[in-house]
Amino acid sequence: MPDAADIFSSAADEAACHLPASSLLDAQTEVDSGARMLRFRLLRPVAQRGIVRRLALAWFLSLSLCLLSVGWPAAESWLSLSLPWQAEVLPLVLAPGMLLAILWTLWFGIALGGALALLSALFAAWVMHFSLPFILLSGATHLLALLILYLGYRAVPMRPDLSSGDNLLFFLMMVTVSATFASLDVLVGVYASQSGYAQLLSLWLGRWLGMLANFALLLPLLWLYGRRIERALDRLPWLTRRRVRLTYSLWTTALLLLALLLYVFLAVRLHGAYVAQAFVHYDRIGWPTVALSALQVLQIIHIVLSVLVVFIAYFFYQILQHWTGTLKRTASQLSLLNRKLAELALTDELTGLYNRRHFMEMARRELANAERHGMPCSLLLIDIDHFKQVNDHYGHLAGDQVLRILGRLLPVLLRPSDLAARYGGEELVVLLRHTPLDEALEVAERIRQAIAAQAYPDLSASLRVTVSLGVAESRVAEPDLDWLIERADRALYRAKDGGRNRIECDPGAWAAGSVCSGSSG
Ligand SMILES: Nc1nc2c(ncn2[C@@H]2O[C@H](COP(=O)(O)OP(=O)(O)OP(=O)(O)O)[C@@H](O)[C@H]2O)c(=O)[nH]1
Repeated sequence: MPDAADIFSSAADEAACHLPASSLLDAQTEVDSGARMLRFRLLRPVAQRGIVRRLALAWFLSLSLCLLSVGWPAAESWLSLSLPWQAEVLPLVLAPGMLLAILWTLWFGIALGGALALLSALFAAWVMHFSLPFILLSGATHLLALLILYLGYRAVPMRPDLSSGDNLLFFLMMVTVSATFASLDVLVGVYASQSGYAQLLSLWLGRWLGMLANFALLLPLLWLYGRRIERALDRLPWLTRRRVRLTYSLWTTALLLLALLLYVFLAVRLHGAYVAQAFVHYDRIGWPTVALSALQVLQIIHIVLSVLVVFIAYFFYQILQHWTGTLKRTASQLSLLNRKLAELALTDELTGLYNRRHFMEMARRELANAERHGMPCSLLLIDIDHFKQVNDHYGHLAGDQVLRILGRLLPVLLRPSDLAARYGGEELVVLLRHTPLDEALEVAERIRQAIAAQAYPDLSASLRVTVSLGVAESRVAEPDLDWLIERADRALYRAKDGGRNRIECDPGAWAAGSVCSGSSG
């Protein structure tokens, strides 16, 4: 007989097979994300479908559009729209290439989207004759802006299709932060140049607002076509992948925090440097101007910082929701697994009755209980007649189906307090609580008749199965389960020898040859 550990581990294996791998709470657990990623490795075998070629063509077309949209206006020097702001002019910098880059990033991953943003930013800075460090800085900040957007969408399962208020809010938050990071190059330039803060600050604000205006242009597009694009991509699961590891969200959050800290650090240094310089020149520009300018810079920094704080709060709220949702799902899958394990450890999978191990445990306890209260118990051993022929004639699966049906039929014929189990192969066992032999024989007869009358229309209209039963009553003075089974087994042999489809009992306290044998009707 297998020991409990064997049974439990095989039950666990079996239960785990029925559950998806994601139900196990570990670092490998995969969860949905908002943004998609191109499945580069899967593309080769399906390249012949032509979709990959069309995708490559679309990307190069997007790149050409990006370069054209930044190169031409930059060369003509009308890349920005001028907006009056206090004593300055805010140049709203337009970067239409970023729009395409965002779309590629959200639906095909950072590699394709980021490359578009990087190349068009480098190209724009080059066309405008910026210095090499600034060209590189501009490229890096644009890439960072997209990376922030992408990471945010990868960490939270918020779809970029604006089909709900939450989606819209998340999109607005993400593009605000993304615009902030895309304008970091000017911010860094402001800090590095140490002069002309007021003009450079207006340039930075112009860049920031320009980026926001750019992103706002995406709203109608996502609103109208976002869901359609999502559905189309859902139909091509080999093209993009949406699921990420749970740990990814953790790293993403840490990275985002790092980027935000970088921004705060730069902004605070900038403000400090500006105020310090204003203080140095206070005798020339006068205290009121110093205080006003310091306040203006502080104002801008605070506006941006408060936007970022709101974003962080919302972002963490989303991540928290996502994680608690995932944990809840995992917990319920685990409890399902536990229930299944417990079930598998106690029951026989085919018949749904208790398994032999559990039956023996329960029956031993029951016999001891019955002895203490001086109550009788009876045991029925039920064996299907000529079951080999059923298997041979109708097939093993049909044999299984017969066992399954008998497993369902048996509890219907018993009291809820009785114990029914599959003893082995085509043999079933029942312990009747508080039941003397004469009553047990009545139950046995009821079972014999019900099984003989049971039809199996799904297998064959003519198929009928009979059983032979051996019955024994436990002796109060001798409540040994093995001995009780042994006596029932001997009676069962006699029933088989007597022609099958009949009941024999171990007479026990009864006189041999008394009412102890049932007919085949
Ligand atoms: N389909 C199916 N058959 C089983 C299962 N367990 C045992 N058996 C079959 O039950 C048959 C038992 O055969 P035997 O022990 O020769 O007994 P029998 O044919 O029922 O004949 P008697 O018991 O003498 O009436 C064998 O063919 C086993 O393969 C099972 O889980 N599913």
